[in-house]
Amino acid sequence: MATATKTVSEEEEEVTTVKVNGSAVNGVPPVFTSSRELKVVFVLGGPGSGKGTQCSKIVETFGFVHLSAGDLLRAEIKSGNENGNMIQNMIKEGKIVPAEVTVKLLQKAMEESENDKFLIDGFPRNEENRAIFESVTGIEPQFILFFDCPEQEMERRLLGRNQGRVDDNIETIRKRFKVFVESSIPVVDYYETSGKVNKIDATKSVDKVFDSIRPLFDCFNHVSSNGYEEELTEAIKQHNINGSAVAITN
Ligand SMILES: Nc1ncnc2c1ncn2[C@@H]1O[C@H](COP(=O)(O)OP(=O)(O)OP(=O)(O)O)[C@@H](O)[C@H]1O
Ligand SMILES: O=c1ccn([C@@H]2O[C@H](COP(=O)(O)O)[C@@H](O)[C@H]2O)c(=O)[nH]1
Repeated sequence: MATATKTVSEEEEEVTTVKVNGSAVNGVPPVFTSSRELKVVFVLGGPGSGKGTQCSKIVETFGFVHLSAGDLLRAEIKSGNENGNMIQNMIKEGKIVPAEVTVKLLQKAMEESENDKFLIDGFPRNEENRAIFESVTGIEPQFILFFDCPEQEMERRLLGRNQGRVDDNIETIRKRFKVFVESSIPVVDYYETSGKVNKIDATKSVDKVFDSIRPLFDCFNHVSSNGYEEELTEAIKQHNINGSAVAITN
């Protein structure tokens, strides 16, 4: 009689050869147990630029799952996990937590979700984050949303946020700005070379910012006969023609 039990070699094969989006990195298959075609958008921008606020609106309108790397790390502290103290200290200092920790949390959240569309907010924070995420998951982002906002405005927003965060004080905020310019902007520059960055003027009102983002996500809801990829490429082209071609200034 046939049984549902897998042999060890079958299980090994499943874990090591099932690939997200079908790509091996440097000849090493991604270690990811999902065979779904996952669509990921990275949401980047300085601290307080409004990433989380807009992610909530995108979730409501376009059915994405919002994965905030910062929220996952804060949940890890609360869970009493052995890494909790290390993470807490890094966040207090505005430093970037080692990539393996954050990538593992993101990977677990994606695997546990039944959705296939994810907004990854506040990640990758540096080149190490980017490289390890890509090699572990095999996922290339559909595009990058980059929230452009002057430090003065971000500082004003963070000091008014009132969520009791240990890093929303002026001393840590200044450190977070420095880390953002030195480590996170290079990631945006990297994706700019492949035309994946969509710069958003984040100084406008919440609704106006959302209006400028909306066309980039429409293709995920209604796929034309050309297919969603062509529709997305056209939306990105239009976004850039409308005056938002990326020119990152520090
Ligand atoms: N367009 C906007 N205009 C004015 N205030 C805003 C705007 N967008 C967000 N805010 C406010 O600014 C604060 C920071 O916003 P939010 O938490 O979305 O930023 P974030 O980029 O996710 O920050 P962090 O990276 O620190 O998590 C919040 O209090 C939010 O209500
Ligand atoms: O990928 C990440 C994301 C976040 N961190 C740390 O968390 C804080 C807060 O992040 P928010 O995105 O503002 O919620 C950040 O300053 C880092 O210390 C991280 O290390 N890696």
